[in-house]
Amino acid sequence: MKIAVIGAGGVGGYFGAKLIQAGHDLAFVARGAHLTALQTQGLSVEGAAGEFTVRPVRAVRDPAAIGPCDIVLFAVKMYDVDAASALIGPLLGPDTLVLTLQNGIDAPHRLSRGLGARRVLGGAAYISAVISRPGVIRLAAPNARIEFAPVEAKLAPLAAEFADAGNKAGFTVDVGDNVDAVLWKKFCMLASLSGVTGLTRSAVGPIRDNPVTAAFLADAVRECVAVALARGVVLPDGLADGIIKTFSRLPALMKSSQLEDLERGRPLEVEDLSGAIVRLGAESGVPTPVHRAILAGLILHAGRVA
Ligand SMILES: NC(=O)C1=CN([C@@H]2O[C@H](COP(=O)(O)OP(=O)(O)OC[C@H]3O[C@@H](n4cnc5c(N)ncnc54)[C@H](OP(=O)(O)O)[C@@H]3O)[C@@H](O)[C@H]2O)C=CC1
Ligand SMILES: CC(C)(CO)C(=O)C(=O)O
Repeated sequence: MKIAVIGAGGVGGYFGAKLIQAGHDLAFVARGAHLTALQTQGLSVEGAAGEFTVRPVRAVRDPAAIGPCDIVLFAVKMYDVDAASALIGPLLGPDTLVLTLQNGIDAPHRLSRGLGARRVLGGAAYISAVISRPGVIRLAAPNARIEFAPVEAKLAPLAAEFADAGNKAGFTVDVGDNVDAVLWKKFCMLASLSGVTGLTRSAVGPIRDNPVTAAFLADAVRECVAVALARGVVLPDGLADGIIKTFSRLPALMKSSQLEDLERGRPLEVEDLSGAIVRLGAESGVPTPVHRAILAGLILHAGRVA
């Protein structure tokens, strides 16, 4: 397939590297020192899934140099979604699909307003990865998965083709039929885990081992699920308990991308995570004291630049 990745970071860089390794025609739209490293040294992956390098790598600043693609993986942080959406135009052909991989719940809906819903797939990425230095992605847990669903009910042939390509390239791709269910299922886990790891400046192990922080984390999950249900999102029965159980299976040293960003002095996505839960809870009449506490504890760091 012909694929472009906008945002060659932890998420876009890892999935992009696996797709290049599998022989797809893939180009990154990147910037800064990371772009220079991709152009001169290629892209290396290290950490939990072993080490490999793809070289040469096609990486550009201007998407016009790539032209129309089958699929665009859209993997910038949430606070960059609007600015980076301006890069998509030159990558569109008549059937091109854009797969969003942000952690929040509104990126596919925001892109649909400009691109038309038929082009947009809303994805949730289950992966733990960062740019450890320019040109290098470090993976903290071995298995990576994308679950996506089309914003419009009908699944385009290219979407099914991408799912097949990902599964053959060495990560898991699952296709759902309800985009909000896909996004909120991950959001209830992620907004809670990233909020509590960020607030406590701790990896997941010590949080789940301490009864005070374990209860706070569990309450964060239940609060988010209550907001989703109040808004009519269809979620699996027992989701909150299921999420809380999955925390016990995570590597003890695993950090959220929000904690990684906090430690690096980078801007935070908290206003689209706990901030969204507080806003939507207020709209729906659901109290959100835990996410309010997380938001209050992180908001002053949200715009930090190292
Ligand atoms: N990292 C993780 O483990 C996970 C992250 N997510 C979610 O995925 C999304 C992406 O996160 P992540 O991969 O961590 O982010 P990163 O910061 O690692 O990567 C994003 C990349 O996009 C680049 N970028 C931003 N705007 C532009 C632009 N206009 N043109 C070119 N490049 C641009 C950034 O450059 P620059 O550094 O210069 O800003 C950066 O290199 C987030 O919503 C996150 O919450 C989901 C699951 C797991
Ligand atoms: C918690 C995790 C690693 C789960 O995929 C994540 O999405 C993030 O840190 O952004």
